[in-house]
Amino acid sequence: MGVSDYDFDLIVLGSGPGGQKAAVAAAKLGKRVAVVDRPDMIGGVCVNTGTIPSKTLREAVLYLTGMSQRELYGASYRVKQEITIGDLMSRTRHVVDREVQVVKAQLLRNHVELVPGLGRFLDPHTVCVEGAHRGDRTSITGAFVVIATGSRPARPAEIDFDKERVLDSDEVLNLDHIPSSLVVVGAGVIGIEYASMFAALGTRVTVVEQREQMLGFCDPEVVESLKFHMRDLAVTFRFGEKVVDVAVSDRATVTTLVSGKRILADAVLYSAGRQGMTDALDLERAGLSADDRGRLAVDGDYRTAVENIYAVGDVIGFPALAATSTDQGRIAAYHAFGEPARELAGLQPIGIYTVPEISYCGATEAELTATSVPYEVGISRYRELARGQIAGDTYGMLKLLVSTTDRKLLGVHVFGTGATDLVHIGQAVMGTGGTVDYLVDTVFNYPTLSEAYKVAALDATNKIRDLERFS
Ligand SMILES: Cc1cc2nc3c(=O)[nH]c(=O)nc-3n(C[C@H](O)[C@H](O)[C@H](O)COP(=O)(O)OP(=O)(O)OC[C@H]3O[C@@H](n4cnc5c(N)ncnc54)[C@H](O)[C@@H]3O)c2cc1C
Ligand SMILES: NC(=O)c1ccc[n+]([C@@H]2O[C@H](COP(=O)([O-])OP(=O)(O)OC[C@H]3O[C@@H](n4cnc5c(N)ncnc54)[C@H](O)[C@@H]3O)[C@@H](O)[C@H]2O)c1
Repeated sequence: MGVSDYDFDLIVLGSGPGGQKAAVAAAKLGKRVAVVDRPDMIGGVCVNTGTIPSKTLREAVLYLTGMSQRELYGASYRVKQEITIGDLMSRTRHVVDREVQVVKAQLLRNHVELVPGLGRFLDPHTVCVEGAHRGDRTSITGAFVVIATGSRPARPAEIDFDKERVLDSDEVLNLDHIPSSLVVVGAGVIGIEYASMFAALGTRVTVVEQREQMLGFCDPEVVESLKFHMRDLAVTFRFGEKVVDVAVSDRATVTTLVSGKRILADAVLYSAGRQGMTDALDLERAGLSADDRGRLAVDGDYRTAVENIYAVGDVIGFPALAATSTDQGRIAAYHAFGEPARELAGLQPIGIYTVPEISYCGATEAELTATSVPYEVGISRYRELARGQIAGDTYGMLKLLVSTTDRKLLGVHVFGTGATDLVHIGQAVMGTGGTVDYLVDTVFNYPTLSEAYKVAALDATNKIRDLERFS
């Protein structure tokens, strides 16, 4: 069959970040593209239940609680005394609705056909789409298929999720009140982000994590600072503890841990990992299979074991970020249609929207130490920056890791206001092979938080000079 004999050049399953960008990239190359998804999920988990609602909720929490202004106006400062779930959700709904419109408009103006429903394979080139109504079914064919069906919260079979008190991270957005106490099971990124948001709202939060630590891939100093701040907001951490049972009454929950501890709380939020959305895809008809967490294996170009089928986003597992899924989608489409593409895979930033936020890019101290790469540390504290004082952020810090052999920037770690944006300055310097001297020699706007780069760069170069003079 020639390419033009198919209904479409590309069929994309899923309209999350990976699917959208695969579709738009192919459309920009003049290809005929269809995107299959449920009408109420346009934009994917990212827009509807994941990234966008959680980040908007955080913004609403920061604004309404006046958290970031308390350094300036006192510990009792609040924008609103009684914050209701309605206050939080109205902002979230507004942003989600707008984002859905943006996604739809982008797809439609690129002449991408939206096919409503869920797709499953009939063969490697044919997808059957089941619509919302029984018997509402169409089959479409495509030269290439991109699977971008994402993930859903993993739910342990022994736990009774009831949509009211025992919730997963999708359902937390449907809470009808702000719980006075909350157990968060799993201290991954989702768990810690929600734990810090509820703590900022005044909820007494207990985090239960089976590992001995949290966010083990981040800089330990930064994680320590975050734990200190969260404890200050009355968060209790139970590391090295596993949940065995959650009992529910109409008024409360009791979470039992393997150690025998019992924790009484208004509600329980499970954030214990995610599962790839592949079980309804009839993968075997396409000649594919998923692993036990529903994930698909791909090569460096995001191609699966079947030549015309690609997979991107959460369905292929780590790093499972909206940030990375978009590039994966674009690269998969470019590869399918012979368009050159590359990605700077080694320089992917991590941004964690806790209160306060964390971000890093490049190497950690532990990685450099393990691989015997000599480096010097340069630190800047926000409280010594005029902008830090103006913004009322006295705890933030930026840390640079600089090679002592060639002065190249090896890593940047930021904790505090604007961390997830600031990190990109360091990323750009690293991506272009820049040295710490660029940051020393460059003039930064004053007063800004970006100035932290200059202060940290000077700190690192002063230390390097002292060492060189000694030798
Ligand atoms: C609470 C939370 C917070 C997050 N915060 C961040 C963050 O701050 N930054 C960040 O970068 N990432 C964040 N993420 C991760 C990010 O949301 C995901 O990595 C990203 O959404 C994955 O994109 P995707 O392309 O795989 O598709 P998804 O967004 O997962 O969407 C998949 C889509 O596929 C559709 N689908 C499923 N099966 C089928 C089928 N058979 N046929 C057709 N369509 C189908 C679904 O309906 C869905 O719309 C967060 C996730 C969660 C849950
Ligand atoms: N800011 C961001 O970039 C962002 C935000 C949210 C989510 N995400 C993405 O979403 C993905 C999923 O996040 P997640 O936090 O659900 O998963 P995760 O797998 O990262 O973390 C789950 C945690 O739960 C723990 N756990 C599992 N079962 C447990 C039990 N019974 N008792 C105690 N602890 C238990 C695990 O040890 C693990 O630390 C992440 O991989 C991340 O990429 C990213």
